[in-house]
Amino acid sequence: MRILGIEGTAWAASAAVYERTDSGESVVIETDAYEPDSGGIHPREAAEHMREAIPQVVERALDIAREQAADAGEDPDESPVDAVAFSRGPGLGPCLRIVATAARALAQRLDVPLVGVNHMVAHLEIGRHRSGFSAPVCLNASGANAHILGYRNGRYRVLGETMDTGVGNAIDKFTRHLGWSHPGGPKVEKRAKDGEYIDLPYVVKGMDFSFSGIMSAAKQAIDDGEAVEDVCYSLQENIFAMLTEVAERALSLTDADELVLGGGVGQNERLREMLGKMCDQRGADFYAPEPRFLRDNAGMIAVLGAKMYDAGDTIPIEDSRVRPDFRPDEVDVTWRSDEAVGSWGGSSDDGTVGARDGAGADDAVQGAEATVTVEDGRVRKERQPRTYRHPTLDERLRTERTREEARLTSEARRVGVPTPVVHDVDPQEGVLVFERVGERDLREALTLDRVRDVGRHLATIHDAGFVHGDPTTRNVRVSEDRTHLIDFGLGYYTGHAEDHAMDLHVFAQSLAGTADDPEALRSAAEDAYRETADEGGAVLDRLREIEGRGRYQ
Ligand SMILES: C[C@@H](O)[C@H](NC(=O)OP(=O)(O)OC[C@H]1O[C@@H](n2cnc3c(N)ncnc32)[C@H](O)[C@@H]1O)C(=O)O
Ligand SMILES: Nc1ncnc2c1ncn2[C@@H]1O[C@H](COP(=O)(O)OP(=O)(O)OP(=O)(O)O)[C@@H](O)[C@H]1O
Ligand SMILES: [Fe+2]
Repeated sequence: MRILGIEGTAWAASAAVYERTDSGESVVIETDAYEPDSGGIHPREAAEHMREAIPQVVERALDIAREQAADAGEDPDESPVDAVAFSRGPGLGPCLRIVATAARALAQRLDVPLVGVNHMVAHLEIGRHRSGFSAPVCLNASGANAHILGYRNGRYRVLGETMDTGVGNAIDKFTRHLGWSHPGGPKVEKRAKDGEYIDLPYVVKGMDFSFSGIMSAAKQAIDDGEAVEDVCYSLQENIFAMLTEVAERALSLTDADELVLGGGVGQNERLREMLGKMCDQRGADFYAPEPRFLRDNAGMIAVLGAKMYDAGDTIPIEDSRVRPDFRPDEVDVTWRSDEAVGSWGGSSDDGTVGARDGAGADDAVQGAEATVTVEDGRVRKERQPRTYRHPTLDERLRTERTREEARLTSEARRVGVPTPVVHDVDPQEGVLVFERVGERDLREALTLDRVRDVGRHLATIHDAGFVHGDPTTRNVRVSEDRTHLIDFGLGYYTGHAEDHAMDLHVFAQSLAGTADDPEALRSAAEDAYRETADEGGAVLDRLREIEGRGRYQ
């Protein structure tokens, strides 16, 4: 079987041939990169580049396919490929349209089916394909995107993502401030080698994150005369630690023990080192494809195209319009349909709880960032050092979060939200001792009444001037008659509707990740929130805005 793939979402005019025979498989990639003279990627110039380069790379790939067909003794009058796969989106509209036009023309000329591939799903599938992992969590770190995905019920679910720009674009904007040419990522990596650590913002909300604060601070640091290598070094340390932390949270939430990396920023050695260390520390397997499959390339389009073709997932020409905002969670994953429904959550059907149920018995529970042990009705929570992070950053995060967790857990109790009593706190050691509350985690026992409680509790703390920061279904403990909030380590004081809405967004995402029918639960939580919070209506409006935000900037 042979598939021709075409990629051209932004900078890479690329075509590739994926061949699978009885003796194995091969991928040959032909790429012509667009390099802007100055500034970042210009959509018009990029499209101009596609117009010239796509026909050439496609012809080169076709020649390769013809040679392979001849070597295999196939009829030269037959098409040398079984299908043409192309990147449908996300990406720059003008570029996508040129690629799609070329793909349609080629499919018609060769009289073979057309396959429309989601570029972001291709970024993650190439890692799954090459690693042979069955059910990994996937971190896509590319120019225009940054998200963490897990597979459940026939779709890739976005467990967390950037709330503003993609990770590569954030770095590229910083290097434009320095007057460096595009792309900036590799240059920052080089300069970072001689740098020392300086303090910069670090923003993680549940499994979401944002780069705007750290990027402005990095530019400001340059303007204030900090050494360029120190800023580059610290920028990498913080940004990649944020991505690694959310990847760890996603592994913990989904009980997965495999992680794959995708996207152009994945070429960065420091990012790969951090992810590798994190996985080592928690006993998970990590895989990053080789660089030619990380940066934009048609090889990944051809490989996923082949899986989709095998599954009969082809599209008629008239339905092949491009989709500049195509999200990975909109794709029906037809090529994994033979797999089990896909579950995560660690509970068995009868409601009994597995090893990860939480602090039910006298044993240790490994959370996303801490180890929790129960003794005599008390819970000891210890944030151990994370070796992937810079020691200064690691200490700062552990101390700050431990201190905030103690403070906000007590503050929430004072305003009437059930939380554990804090018996002891040692921020330096990252240790807290709490009262043990609830019988199980909410994710094991989701009901409408309980999610309503969560909606009301969030409204109450918001009205008291702070947010939880990570209200997932694992951070709520339930018993017959009570719903407790725990784990306030990412909380902070704020009166902004945006921050309040983010709490609701994190909760909704975790419902989508842990419940089979999240919609009813989600509306129940939102209704209860609206009725209770002073500014409930305004916060829910903001939530809708956050959810609708185009993130491909
Ligand atoms: C929609 C699509 O067009 C887009 N593609 C894209 O962004 O190209 P990609 O090849 O995946 O990533 C390019 C980004 O990857 C960064 N990059 C490349 N090498 C890097 C390195 N060694 N360290 C950090 N960043 C690096 C570049 O600075 C640039 O921002 C996407 O996947 O989001
Ligand atoms: N006070 C408590 N009473 C009962 N169980 C608790 C308590 N604190 C923590 N646990 C249990 O331990 C688990 C991990 O705790 P916690 O969420 O605070 O740690 P974490 O490492 O931040 O985990 P995550 O980020 O996955 O939420 C919880 O899901 C819960 O089951
Ligand atoms: Fe990409």
